[in-house]
Amino acid sequence: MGREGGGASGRGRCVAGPGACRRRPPVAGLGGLGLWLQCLFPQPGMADSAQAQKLVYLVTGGCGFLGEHVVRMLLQQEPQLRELRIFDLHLGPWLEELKTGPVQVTAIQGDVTQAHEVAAAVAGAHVVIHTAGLVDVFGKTSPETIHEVNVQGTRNVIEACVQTGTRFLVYTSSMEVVGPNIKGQPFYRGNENTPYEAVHRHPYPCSKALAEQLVLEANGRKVLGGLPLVTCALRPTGIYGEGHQIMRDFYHQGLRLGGRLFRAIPASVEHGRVYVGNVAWMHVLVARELQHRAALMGGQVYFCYDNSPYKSYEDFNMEFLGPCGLRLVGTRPLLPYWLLLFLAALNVLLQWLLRPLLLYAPLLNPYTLAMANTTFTVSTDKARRHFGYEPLFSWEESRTRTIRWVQAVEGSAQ
Ligand SMILES: NC(=O)c1ccc[n+]([C@@H]2O[C@H](COP(=O)([O-])OP(=O)(O)OC[C@H]3O[C@@H](n4cnc5c(N)ncnc54)[C@H](O)[C@@H]3O)[C@@H](O)[C@H]2O)c1
Ligand SMILES: C[C@@H](CO)CCC[C@@H](C)[C@H]1CC[C@H]2[C@@H]3[C@H](O)C=C4C[C@@H](O)CC[C@]4(C)[C@H]3CC[C@]12C
Repeated sequence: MGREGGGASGRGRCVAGPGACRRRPPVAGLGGLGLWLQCLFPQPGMADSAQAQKLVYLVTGGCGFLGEHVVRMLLQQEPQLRELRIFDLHLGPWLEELKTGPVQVTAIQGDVTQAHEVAAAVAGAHVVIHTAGLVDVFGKTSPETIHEVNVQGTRNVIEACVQTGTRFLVYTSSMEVVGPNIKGQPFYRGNENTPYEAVHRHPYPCSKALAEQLVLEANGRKVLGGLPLVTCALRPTGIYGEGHQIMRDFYHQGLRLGGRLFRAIPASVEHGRVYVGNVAWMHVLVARELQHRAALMGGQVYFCYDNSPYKSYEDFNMEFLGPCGLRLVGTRPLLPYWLLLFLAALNVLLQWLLRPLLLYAPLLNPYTLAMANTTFTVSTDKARRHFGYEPLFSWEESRTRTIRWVQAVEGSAQ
C-alpha cells in the first residue's frame, strides 16, 4: 500500500480544472448553415464528440450520502457517459428526476452480498465505482454483517468485473484503513507513504482495510477477453456536506439541548474532513484517468481531502451549526476524559442490555471517543500529481452549501 508508480505520464490530457471537461453546449442559432460550418471547421470538442457518450458506468451504493453526489457529479462532469447504472439496496425517489436527461439512467435494486445480482449489474459496464458499504461505528449492525457487506460485497464486485470483462474499478476506501489506530497515535498531515502503525480492532475499519487490500491485489488480474483489470482506492477523511446524517444528528441534539452543544474534545485535536462534492469529483476524475494512465494509477491508493480547515471534530461542525444558531459551550472539555470514557463504556453496556428490546446506538462509545480524540490529518499531492486532482469546491463554497443544507433541514423539521 502507498507505493508510488513512477513519475507523471505526461500524456497531455484534460485532467485539471473542472471547467475543462464540462459538456459543451451545441452551436446555437446557425440553422443548416451552422451544421455545414461545423462539418467544415469542427469545434474543438467535436473530435471527442464522435466518441462521446459511449461509456457505461456503474455506481454501487449510488443512493447513499456519497453515492448520490457521485451520481450527480458524473451526470454533470463526464461527457463520455452513455449509461449510468445505479445499484443500491434502497433506491431513492430522486432517481426519477434523472431519467429525463440525455444519459440513460438505470436504477437497479440489488444487494452486493448477492454475487449473481452484482454480476448482472456489472455485465457490460466499462467502469465500476464501488461506494456501497455499511458505515457503522455505533454498533447498529453485527460485525458479521459489516464483514459480509464490506468485504464479501467487494469480493463479489471484483469477481463480477473479472467474469464479465469490466476493466476499471474504483473503490471508496477510507482514511480509517490507516487510522486512527487503537493506540491513539497522532497522524499529523500525513501522506500515503507516512509510516503509521495501522492496527484495527473495530469491525468497520477492519472490513475497509480487508476490502481495500482485495481491490489492490486484484489490479492486473485478467478479465474476460484477456485484458488486465485496473483498480485503485480512494481514502476519504471524514466526509461532510449535504445529506450528512451525523451532522443532522448533532444539529438535532443541539436543538434538544436548547441551542447548545457541550465541548467534549480538546480544541487542539485535529480531525481531517473533506467536502462531499470534492470526494465525488475525485471519484469522477480518477475513474476517467484510470482509463488513460493505468500503468501509473493501477493498484494505487489516494487520500481524498481538500482545503477544509484542520480543526477538532466539534469545532469543525460549528462552522456550519454556528450560523444555524447553535453554540459550543466551553473552551475546554467540560467533562474529564476518564468520565467520558466511563460514559462511553456505560453506553456499550446499555446497548448490550437493551438489545433484546430496542436498538440503543448513541454517538458516544469507546471507539468514537478515541477517534474524536486522536489527531488524524492528511496533506498530500499524490492525487494532483497522478491525475490532476484539484478540489472543485473551495472551502467557502463547501461551507456555504453545507450551511444552506442544515438550514433546510431546520426548515423541514419545523
Ligand atoms: N461518510 C464518511 O465520512 C466516509 C468517509 C470515508 C469513506 N467512506 C466510505 O464511503 C462509502 C459511502 O459511505 P456513505 O457515508 O455515503 O454511507 P451511506 O450509508 O450513506 O451509503 C452507503 C450506501 O450503500 C448502500 N448499501 C449498503 N449495503 C448494501 C448492500 N448490501 N448492497 C447494496 N447497497 C448497499 C446503502 O443503501 C447506501 O445507499 C462507504 O464505502 C464508506 O465506507 C465514508
Ligand atoms: C465524543 C463526541 C462528543 O461530541 C463526539 C463523537 C464524534 C464521533 C461520532 C465522530 C468523530 C470522528 C468521526 C468519524 C470520522 O470522521 C471518520 C469516519 C470514517 C468513515 O469511513 C466513516 C465515518 C467515520 C467513522 C466518522 C464517524 C463519526 C465519528 C466517529
